[in-house]
Amino acid sequence: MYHFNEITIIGMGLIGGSIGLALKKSGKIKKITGYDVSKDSLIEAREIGAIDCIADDLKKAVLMTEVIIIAAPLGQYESILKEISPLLNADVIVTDVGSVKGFISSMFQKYLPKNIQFIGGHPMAGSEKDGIKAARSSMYENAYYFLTPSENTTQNTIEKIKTLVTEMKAYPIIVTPQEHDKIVAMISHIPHLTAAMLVISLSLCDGTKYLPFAGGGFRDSTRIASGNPEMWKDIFLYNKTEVLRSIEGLQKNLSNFKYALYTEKEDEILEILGEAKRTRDKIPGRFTDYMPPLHEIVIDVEDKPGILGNLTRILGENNINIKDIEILHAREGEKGVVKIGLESEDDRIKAKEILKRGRFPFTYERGVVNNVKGK
Ligand SMILES: NC(=O)C1=CN([C@@H]2O[C@H](COP(=O)(O)OP(=O)(O)OC[C@H]3O[C@@H](n4cnc5c(N)ncnc54)[C@H](O)[C@@H]3O)[C@@H](O)[C@H]2O)C=CC1
Ligand SMILES: O=C(O)C(=O)Cc1ccc(O)cc1
Repeated sequence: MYHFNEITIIGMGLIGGSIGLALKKSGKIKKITGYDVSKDSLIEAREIGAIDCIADDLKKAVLMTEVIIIAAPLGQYESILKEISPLLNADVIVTDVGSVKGFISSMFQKYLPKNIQFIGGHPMAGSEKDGIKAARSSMYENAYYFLTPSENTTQNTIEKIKTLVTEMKAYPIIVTPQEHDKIVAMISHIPHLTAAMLVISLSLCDGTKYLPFAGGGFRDSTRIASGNPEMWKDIFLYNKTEVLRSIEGLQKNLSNFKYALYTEKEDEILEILGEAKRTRDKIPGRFTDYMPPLHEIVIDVEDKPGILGNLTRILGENNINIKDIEILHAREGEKGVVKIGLESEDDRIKAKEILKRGRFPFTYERGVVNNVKGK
């Protein structure tokens, strides 16, 4: 396995900061240099241990480094690439974390010298928050991390960056920039758009005054609408073609539902809602071969303070590592359901016994998630 000694991160915000923290935690990278237009972000990044050194300018940032990770807003790429291109060492690898890949690939091709290796990257984890203060070392644990090689990217570069991603505890997935943009339009960009539309629809009928009544459903469906508008504006514009295509699909589905409701076609309404439920229930089922299968248990818990802490502490004390956790519903005064994904069948049996015999009698088994057995 190849390990880098020195890397540089340009943009020390949520994502750049989290990558720095994750890589420092891995202990595999000797020196991480950070550059940002905000001096305060750089100082904070060094204080929390996301970087070892601050570069005062882009020139110092890209000298003597093995990998450059661009983690700045998409709208800043052009000026950054223009400035760093003449300064790069021949053996450096350039990558990034941008949420759109087709346009990045063209921009890399346009500005970087032909002998420079580059590979696009996009960690599929983040938050509606931004800035270094929201950075977390655990951000990429068990997250998918898309890598989009270009025609000129060598296998050696791909393997090296895959190792770097693995050191962040994420799962590298290789796709073309075009496939990437199609996928994220459906699973990230359209969900953001619908969340934003749900929220602003309230103002259409003077409904914002009812916001205090918003329960779990509204909150779950709209959390991402709190994301940085500047970042999302860039994402929509740079992935315009795929987002427009997905909007058409969404409009078609809405029209179908509207018609079924207007004509009171119960079967069609049921079929649409049933199909949605069947598909949603597969999450976080790992029905691809990308990730190792998880072994699930489901626990009915009282909805009261500290209950999750107790549950995870008991598993931790028994050396059982939680790979995935989902709260299926939690309403005041009622039971909540927690679904936990474990690494092995042994862990599942052990966890079930310990919890059932102890403070969580309502613990049930589920099958291996990516196996039809799972129920
Ligand atoms: N926010 C999220 O959940 C995710 C974001 N991304 C991508 O990550 C990138 C960064 O996003 P965040 O970290 O969320 O944003 P952020 O706003 O938290 O951080 C961006 C940082 O870049 C700095 N910056 C701005 N212009 C710069 C320039 N010219 N040179 C150097 N630094 C500059 C800013 O001062 C800021 O510290 C974006 O391209 C976004 O598409 C990818 C996955 C998830
Ligand atoms: O907050 C969330 O759940 C997100 O999905 C964050 C996110 C935002 C942008 C991306 O390109 C990837 C992930």
